[in-house]
Amino acid sequence: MNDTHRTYDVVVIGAGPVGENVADRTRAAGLSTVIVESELLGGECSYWACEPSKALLRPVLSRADALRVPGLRRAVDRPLDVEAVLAHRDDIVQHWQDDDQVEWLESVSVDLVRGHGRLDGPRQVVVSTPDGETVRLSARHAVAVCTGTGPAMPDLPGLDDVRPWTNREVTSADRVPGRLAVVGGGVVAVEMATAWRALGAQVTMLVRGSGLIPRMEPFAGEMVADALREAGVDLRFGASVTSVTREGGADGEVRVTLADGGQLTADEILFATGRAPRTVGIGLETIGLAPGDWLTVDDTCRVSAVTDGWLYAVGDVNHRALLTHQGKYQARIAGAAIGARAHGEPVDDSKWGAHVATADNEAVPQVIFTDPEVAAVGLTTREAERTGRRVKVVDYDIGGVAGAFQYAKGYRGKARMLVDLDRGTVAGVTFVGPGVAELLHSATIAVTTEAPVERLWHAVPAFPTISEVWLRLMETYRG
Ligand SMILES: Cc1cc2nc3c(=O)[nH]c(=O)nc-3n(C[C@H](O)[C@H](O)[C@H](O)COP(=O)(O)OP(=O)(O)OC[C@H]3O[C@@H](n4cnc5c(N)ncnc54)[C@H](O)[C@@H]3O)c2cc1C
Ligand SMILES: NC(=O)c1ccc[n+]([C@@H]2O[C@H](COP(=O)([O-])OP(=O)(O)OC[C@H]3O[C@@H](n4cnc5c(N)ncnc54)[C@H](O)[C@@H]3O)[C@@H](O)[C@H]2O)c1
Repeated sequence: MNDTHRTYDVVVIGAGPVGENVADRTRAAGLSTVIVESELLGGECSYWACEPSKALLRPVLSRADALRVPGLRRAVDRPLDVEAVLAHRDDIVQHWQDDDQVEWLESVSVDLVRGHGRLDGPRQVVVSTPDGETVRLSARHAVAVCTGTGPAMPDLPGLDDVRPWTNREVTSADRVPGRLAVVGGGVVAVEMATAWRALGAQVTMLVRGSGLIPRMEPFAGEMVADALREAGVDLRFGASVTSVTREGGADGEVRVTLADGGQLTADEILFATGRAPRTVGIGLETIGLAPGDWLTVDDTCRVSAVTDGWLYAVGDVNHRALLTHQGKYQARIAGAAIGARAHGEPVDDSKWGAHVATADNEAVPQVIFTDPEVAAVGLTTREAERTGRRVKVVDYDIGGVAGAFQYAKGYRGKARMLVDLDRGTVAGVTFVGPGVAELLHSATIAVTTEAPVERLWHAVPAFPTISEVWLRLMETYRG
């Protein structure tokens, strides 16, 4: 067994979208960088999360949009071509091969070590490679942990024997299950229920709480719930799963028992019950941290509990915002901070400074690709109440905007803007409706720049676009 030792300025563990971006930024800062990856370069997002899920949803949402356009309905009112949708998904995930990502990594001069990485004391990383070798890596300046998350599964006896679906199976399945039970009412649950229902599965959602996508404004969850029901999804609230078994061998059906004694049978069961950090088995105990915990960081993404400031945790694993775009933003910030510290340059950690991920605290955008789409940034009404921000809540029915009449017959949508009454700025925006995803960045710019609402009055939306909802929100606010 070979044991090699190399020294770099920066060692990155995990080559998901976030680790790749940290490495890119530290290289751009002139630091030698190596990245360690145990599976595929591109991470969960590229192969079993964002990319395949959106590839499945794109035809579903396009068809739903087309069905609402007079003159198109007859042309598209037929089932989706399942084979073509799954083939498109396979192309988008590059057939679960990472050759293109390897090529890109080479083009930015970042070294790659394939294998499982773990910390082994301060600034030291040990990699066990697939062919049984050990590679020891020392970092002169920083180690960045970018190991992401895996599915958080409930503690149900015998669950493994049932072969439950997680995000991996639900995004990579090569056939449509006849009956799919979905446990959870969060983002993965609503998106995947939307996709697989449209692809032909009978979908039953088992939701523990009383509403869907609970981190969003309640009207968003209500509108998505109505639409899922209209699409034929059996939506059950207050449904807690107490046991799951698979009857009659590997191909047998799944039997689910609920806390109220109710029962359900399905062909597959998806657990979309949140995420757990991949921090077990990465040597955290060798530097005095607890395996299995999220890694708490400061705004430069430096792990707060580690002395000397050499350890960074970026992306999902720090639990600031479990979103690819936000993790990549943190990566740009952390990469710049690592560079500045390594070169002895000043670190700008003032609010919105070059080396702090301020947007994580103020303006996290998210689009949920259901029909209707949900797009939100900044505060919700509940968060404003919780944090004691004085806000005016301004609502508008998007269906009343000329651009919406053009977009779809019988357009149903709602917008909410929160105006911070002390600052005179927009603190949060939520749009729900077909085609609102691309509207979100306008709201993100408004929240991030803290543009005065009085100035936004002069930002004129083009006629007839759905963006005219901004004008209506402003008019409603001004009275
Ligand atoms: C079904 C689903 C859909 C989603 N859709 C969206 C979406 O539309 N938009 C969005 O913004 N977000 C979406 N997300 C969230 C998004 O996937 C994550 O925020 C994103 O993947 C986080 O990136 P990351 O690089 O931090 O972690 P990951 O993508 O999880 O990457 C971590 C990498 O580290 C590697 N690794 C872990 N441990 C080790 C180790 N010890 N040694 C070496 N390598 C290791 C892993 O193999 C992996 O490649 C979705 C999530 C799910 C589950
Ligand atoms: N379009 C997007 O931006 C997108 C899409 C998918 C996922 N994501 C990200 O991925 C992350 C993970 O998504 P998710 O849907 O897995 O998590 P989530 O936190 O959004 O939802 C998890 C749901 O599962 C429920 N739950 C938890 N434990 C349960 C149990 N034992 N029994 C029944 N219900 C239980 C919770 O109450 C919650 O409603 C999210 O934070 C999201 O940001 C983003």
